[in-house]
Amino acid sequence: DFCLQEEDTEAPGTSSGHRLRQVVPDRDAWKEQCKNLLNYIFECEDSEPFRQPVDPQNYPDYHGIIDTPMDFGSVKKTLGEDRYENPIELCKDTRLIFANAKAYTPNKRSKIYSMTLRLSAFFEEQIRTIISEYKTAVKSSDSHKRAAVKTQ
Ligand SMILES: O=C(NCC(F)(F)F)N1CCN(C(=O)c2ccc(Cl)o2)CC1
Repeated sequence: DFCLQEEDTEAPGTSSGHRLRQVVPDRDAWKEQCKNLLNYIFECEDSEPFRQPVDPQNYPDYHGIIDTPMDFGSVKKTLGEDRYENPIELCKDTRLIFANAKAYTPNKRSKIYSMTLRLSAFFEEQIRTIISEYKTAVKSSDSHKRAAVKTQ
């Protein structure tokens, strides 16, 4: 026969301890999102000169001009080895790829440099959402932590 159990009359998650799983933003989602973005960039022809480090044999003056070389292969490897804590760090390294090309190029109409302009426009469009969602998730998980502490 139908009868109200005592916990049915209370708010969910009060007596039996379980709470309905609320949708909380996932603070680790950025990793897969950045992996996918990097894979897409690797498919772009514009990334060809930036998929692996510059060989000093081909550009002997490169490492005299550029203090911190960076390339998408290194970014991908760092991500895969869990050496980025967040997407902001990955964004910093990627922007270094573009800044290095701008610093090294003999002029702003060089073919290689012009490739970074399209690539960086696309990257900035995509990373904006990834970083924004990450920051929201961190805020949300912090508030969940604060709430959890209060109930103890
Ligand atoms: O040698 C490489 N990449 C290594 C690869 F060849 F294996 F891909 N680069 C050539 C020099 N680079 C420039 O940013 C640039 C701007 C203007 C001119 Cl010119 O060069 C970086 C890319």
